[in-house]
Amino acid sequence: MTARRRGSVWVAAVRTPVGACSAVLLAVVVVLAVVAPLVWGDGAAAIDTDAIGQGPSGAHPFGTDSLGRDLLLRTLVATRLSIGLAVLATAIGVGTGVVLGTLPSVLPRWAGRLLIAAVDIAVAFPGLLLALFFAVIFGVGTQGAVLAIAFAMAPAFARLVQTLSASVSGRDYIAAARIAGVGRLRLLARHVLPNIGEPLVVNATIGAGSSLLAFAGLSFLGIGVQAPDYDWGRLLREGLDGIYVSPVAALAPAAAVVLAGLAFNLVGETVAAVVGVRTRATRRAAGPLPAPRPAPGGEPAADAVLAVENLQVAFPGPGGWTVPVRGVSFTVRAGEAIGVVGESGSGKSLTALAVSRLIEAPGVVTADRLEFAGKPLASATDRELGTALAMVFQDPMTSFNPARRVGGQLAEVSERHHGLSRRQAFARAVEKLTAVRVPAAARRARQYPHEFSGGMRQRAMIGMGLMGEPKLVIADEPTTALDVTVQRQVLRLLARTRETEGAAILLISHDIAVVSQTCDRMLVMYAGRVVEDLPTGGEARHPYTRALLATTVDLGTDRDEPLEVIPGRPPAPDQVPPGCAFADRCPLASERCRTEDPVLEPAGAGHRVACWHPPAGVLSGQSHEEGAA
Ligand SMILES: Nc1ncnc2c1ncn2[C@@H]1O[C@H](COP(=O)(O)OP(=O)(O)OP(=O)(O)O)[C@@H](O)[C@H]1O
Repeated sequence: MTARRRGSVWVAAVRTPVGACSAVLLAVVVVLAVVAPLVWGDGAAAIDTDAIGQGPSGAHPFGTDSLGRDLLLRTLVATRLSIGLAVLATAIGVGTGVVLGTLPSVLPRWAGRLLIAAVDIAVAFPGLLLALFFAVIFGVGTQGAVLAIAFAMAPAFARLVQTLSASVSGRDYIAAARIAGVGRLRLLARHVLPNIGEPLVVNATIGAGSSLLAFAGLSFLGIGVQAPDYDWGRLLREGLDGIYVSPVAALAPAAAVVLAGLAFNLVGETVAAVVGVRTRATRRAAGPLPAPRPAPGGEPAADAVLAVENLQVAFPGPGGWTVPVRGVSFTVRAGEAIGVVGESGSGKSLTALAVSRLIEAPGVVTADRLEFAGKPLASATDRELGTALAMVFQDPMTSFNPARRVGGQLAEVSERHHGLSRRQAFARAVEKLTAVRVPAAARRARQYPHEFSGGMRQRAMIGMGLMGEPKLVIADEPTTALDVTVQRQVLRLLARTRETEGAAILLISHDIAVVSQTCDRMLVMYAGRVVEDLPTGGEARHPYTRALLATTVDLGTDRDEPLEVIPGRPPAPDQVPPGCAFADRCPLASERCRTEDPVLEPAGAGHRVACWHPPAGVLSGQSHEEGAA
């Protein structure tokens, strides 16, 4: 994120009610801490024997103390010491916590474990009890209180750092750095700490509010700041001594503690909001959504399960909107199997996610028509979607909850949507696992996802889709992670689901051979657009489809000939050229292709193509492999 963008996010956060309150309170506290001792320092120290222990008056709005000193001025002047000590204690506490939390990853294993155990024990003690314990160790006084509060808060921060580090240490970039031989310390400093910085800052800000209260508590108990210095805790104690004579004497320091504590906590909330809603603010900053190009309308077929017209998926970015899906139109009819092919990044998965209502904010989905089972998708209830639309993802390990048994996860669909009892739903889950050929289904249903093989998990995922009455199964690269034999089983299972359940299939794959074997029609996507929609056995007209078909390798490919490749790369979604996105890689491209984007137009029965110069000559949309089979 650029500095300018970061700045605009903060401005947006400060405009919210919580952000505005926190900014005002923090500004007041900081200004008072800097200015009050300079302006009112002498007045607050001035002893007036004629005004000892007075109640509120025009001259002394909060009264005076036992030496006739003005309590309002003393409260204002005490801001610097109270805030300064709280911030210092927090800084030491957070620093110690970060060191304690990160040491286990650089120490030898046994020492690290010992440290973790010590931190765990320390966390179990109440913070104030620890502070009192350390106050006794470090001695009564300001220095002792700072160290006591700092060390009392350190274990909680150490624990937080350990948890946050553990959450990032499993990421691929950490593994990659490890494999590249990056040392532990460097790994920590370069890869772990920068990635846990934001939540740490948020917690530290909120922690400053707590240490302010803790400091006031220690001073109130007489083991914090000592005379002649004074902070809000000491003023509170003195005020409380005379509470029956002048009740307002305790009010000024009490209000100051509450307001400053509130300021810290609200600042923490605002920082958390900025960290959390950065994307929403980015969306506002990205400006209005780009208008999709008008698409030729027309009513979808009467038996259409899914009707998509001019679908656009956009994401806000630092330089404006990125539109990885740019006006996709297609129809899936009841029981039909359609394959979506295209190179990586062509928008296949986003199209599938958009039609399953799975694009999350800040992503924005728009369409002239997006209907599922004859109804606008936006108005379909969760129950309708949950039972009529099944999703099969590439990696079923991430689609199943690893902590729950497979049968229970399948049964949940029927418990929620069909109102079945737990026992009935489980019986149905076993039945569906049997239907998808999971051996010993009753036993397997009681196992966890990690106890299943990859192919079995994928079949169980299809079984989960069958728990409802699926009208459409969307399978996004369902066989990519599987070996060829298991791949065939899964494809056969999808085909059987189509036969037995009458479900339509939308199969996304980068493998044109897989699509040819399974589907009736094939949508070819390039740079966020459908460039050709053709029957799988039909003649490919778009140069891109022809190039894709030509690159297909199978057992019949002549190994003496060099493999076909498509030169160049597809454009990134934010760098799509004005004309045909394929023009730069197309041998037939003309000047028109570089300036005018071709529209997807009918090119025969059940065939549409978006090309200004569709080549003639037969190149079957059936893969070589299928042709050979
Ligand atoms: N959340 C996102 N924010 C911004 N861009 C995104 C987001 N998700 C995907 N994209 C971009 O959208 C483009 C299309 O992504 P998509 O996953 O649909 O491609 P795909 O055709 O399914 O590719 P693959 O075969 O690799 O899965 C990619 O360039 C990707 O970087």
